[in-house]
Amino acid sequence: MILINRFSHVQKVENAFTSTKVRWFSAITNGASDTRQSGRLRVLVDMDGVLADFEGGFLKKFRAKFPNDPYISLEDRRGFWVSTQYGHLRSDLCEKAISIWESQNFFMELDPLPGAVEAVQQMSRFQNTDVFICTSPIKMYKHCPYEKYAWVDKHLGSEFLEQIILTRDKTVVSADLLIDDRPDITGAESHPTWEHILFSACHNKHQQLNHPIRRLHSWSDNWRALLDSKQQ
Ligand SMILES: O=c1ccn([C@@H]2O[C@H](COP(=O)(O)O)[C@@H](O)[C@H]2O)c(=O)[nH]1
Ligand SMILES: [Mg+2]
Repeated sequence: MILINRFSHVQKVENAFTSTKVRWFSAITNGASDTRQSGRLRVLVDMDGVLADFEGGFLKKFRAKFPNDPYISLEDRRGFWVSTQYGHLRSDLCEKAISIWESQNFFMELDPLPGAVEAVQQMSRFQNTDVFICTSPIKMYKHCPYEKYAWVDKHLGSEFLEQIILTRDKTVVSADLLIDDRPDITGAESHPTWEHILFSACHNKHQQLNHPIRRLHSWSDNWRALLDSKQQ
């Protein structure tokens, strides 16, 4: 009898855990209706190429570390993957490019893009609006995740540390808008809840997209109108 009671207790705990997990999971994956039902707008803002000047920081450090190697100016950048374009320029340059963002202090020392910090701070003060920084860390995790947090603390303040989402799959995060410079954002969820706003960057500004997508050309562009267009 005691054994049976103990077993049923364990079962109850396991069942409670499972149902909590299911609720938590569905809150993450089916959030579109949740965010709209709550009357709040949820905005995800990417970090590299949107808040932090990844391309500029990369080029400066690449040229300093490999002064005798060819490089690609920001004018000539094409395609999201820096490493791919450098690999096409000369095969050994792919690994050399990767070594730059795998180095200590690379992410920490990126400059904010013009107007980015001010825009995110203003956005986060809007009524009924929740802003999250949604960013993909590199797999070499020795420095990058720590430095992304440190960057947010330094430029946006410690209160923003609550608003960071580190994920390599943004499709499973629920929101109304995702402002991101990567043109092809795919993942486990084939129908993400957010509308992707393409943030213009040196690598995507010439790109013709074959699906309808709105752009934000810079932080001087009308990001307020984009948010307004999603308000009920
Ligand atoms: O050639 C490249 C260029 C960038 N990366 C890394 O990809 C992510 C991009 O993150 P987003 O959240 O989509 O901005 C970033 O960690 C870059 O370091 C890369 O691996 N290779
Ligand atoms: Mg990016």
